[in-house]
Amino acid sequence: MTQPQTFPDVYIHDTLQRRKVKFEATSPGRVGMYLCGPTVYSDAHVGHAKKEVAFDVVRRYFLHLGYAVRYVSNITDVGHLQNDSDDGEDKMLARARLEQLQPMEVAEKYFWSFMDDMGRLNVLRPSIQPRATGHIGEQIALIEELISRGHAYESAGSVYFDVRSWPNYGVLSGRKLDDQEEGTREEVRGDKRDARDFALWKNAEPSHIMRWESPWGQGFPGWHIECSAMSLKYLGEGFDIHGGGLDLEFPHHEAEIAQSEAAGHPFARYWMHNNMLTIGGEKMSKSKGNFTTLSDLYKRLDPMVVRFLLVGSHYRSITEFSPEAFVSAQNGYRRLTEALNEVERRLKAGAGEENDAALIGKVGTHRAAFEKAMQDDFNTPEAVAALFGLTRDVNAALVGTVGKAGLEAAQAAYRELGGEVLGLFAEGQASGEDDGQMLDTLLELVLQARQNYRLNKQYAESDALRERLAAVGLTIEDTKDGARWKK
Ligand SMILES: Nc1ncnc2c1ncn2[C@@H]1O[C@H](COP(=O)(O)OP(=O)(O)OP(=O)(O)O)[C@@H](O)[C@H]1O
Ligand SMILES: [Zn+2]
Repeated sequence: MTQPQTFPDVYIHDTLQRRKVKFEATSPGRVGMYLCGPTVYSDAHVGHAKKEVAFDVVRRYFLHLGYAVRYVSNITDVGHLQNDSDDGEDKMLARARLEQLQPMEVAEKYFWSFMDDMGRLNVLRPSIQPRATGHIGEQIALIEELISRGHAYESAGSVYFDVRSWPNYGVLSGRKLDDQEEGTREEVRGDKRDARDFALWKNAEPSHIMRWESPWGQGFPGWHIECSAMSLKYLGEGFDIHGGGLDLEFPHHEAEIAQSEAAGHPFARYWMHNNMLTIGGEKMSKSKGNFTTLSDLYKRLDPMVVRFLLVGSHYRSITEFSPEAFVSAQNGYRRLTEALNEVERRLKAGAGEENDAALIGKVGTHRAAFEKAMQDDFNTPEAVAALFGLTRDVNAALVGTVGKAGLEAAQAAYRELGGEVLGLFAEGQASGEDDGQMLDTLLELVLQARQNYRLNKQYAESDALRERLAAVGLTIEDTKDGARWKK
């Protein structure tokens, strides 16, 4: 009989319960995650990268533990209005006007630039990446359920969620309806019954070109409803983890919970929020204009250094974006990759049998520290500290003689923990592959030079080249097909 697979305990800081709780998967061995994705109307900035990397690491860690993960992250291409609430122009339309493009051209352009930027950061592609405009039917169906249960009402071709009908509204953010009334008393505008009611569907003005048929006339969905409709469609009721930026906790996530549960669909069981990337202490944001796009940053910095900087602070901590932080990330990243490269170079060169028990023991200790950190609410700074601990011991061992077993243990730790879990070594990077290729090219050139000497009968120069290569362990063999080198 096969034993059911067991998984180590993972503790998650759940925003809903406001504490760390033990993660229990809804179906054994499987994790369903939903992450609020980008509104694709402009280039991604470093703040977006903090969020994407934070949840990519969560996903990668579950994969590392042996879970099957379904990772759904949406693309908002309609309904996100400029002031994040229920009025202002649609962000997509405003951009379309500015760039003289169709809204769907804007969506396409910035969707792909987002994918490229995140790909270079080694963020895994979502299992499903649903677009709001592709799920209008699902959103309308959910709104109809809300109306029939008395939690939403139609008014002048728009539909609003009735917050007064749902006492649980505020459960995530801890905001009480009456406090909100005090704090945000505003005129009840136009067609809403209460200023805090939020739009599920908006009637389209004649000039609004993104419009769909609905039971309430032509219009477009509100921003919040897409995430409920699409997460429930692809992950099912009571799915495991919902993530997003802390700035989305209210009203976006509060609205997602209310409209899903009021429609009779139990929603996400754990809520995770990443903190903000700041610049001069202020949130980096498109609307504030204080942003650096990833594509600009990559002109100056290796994307892996950007990723290293991001995992160097905890997802629930603020990350300050500063030149000093990048210099230190660059140095730290180099320390790891240099050690890994040296380990892999020696393995390639062919290491023998040695007594590596001490090094292997230390690698085990650092591995355990890494796992412990990750199981404690994905504590990546401590996990990185474990990799530095590993590097210290590996470097000390590399000064002497290390055998194959010791090198392989170190390599596996770097590749699995730094590479697969933290995503720090993109393909071909720090693998020694690049170095290997460069070495091949250089040796080709050297062989050619030697061949030229021989053709010119400059045998002394040709022999000198061979001797210098021999001194670093590279032998030139003259075969009938020409010269070859071997290590
Ligand atoms: N500085 C930041 N740090 C961390 N996460 C961020 C940051 N800025 C945006 N995000 C996250 O990225 C996602 C998309 O955000 P959004 O498109 O609203 O970006 P934005 O720059 O804040 O735009 P705007 O200023 O127009 O609201 C959200 O989940 C949000 O929490
Ligand atoms: Zn969302």
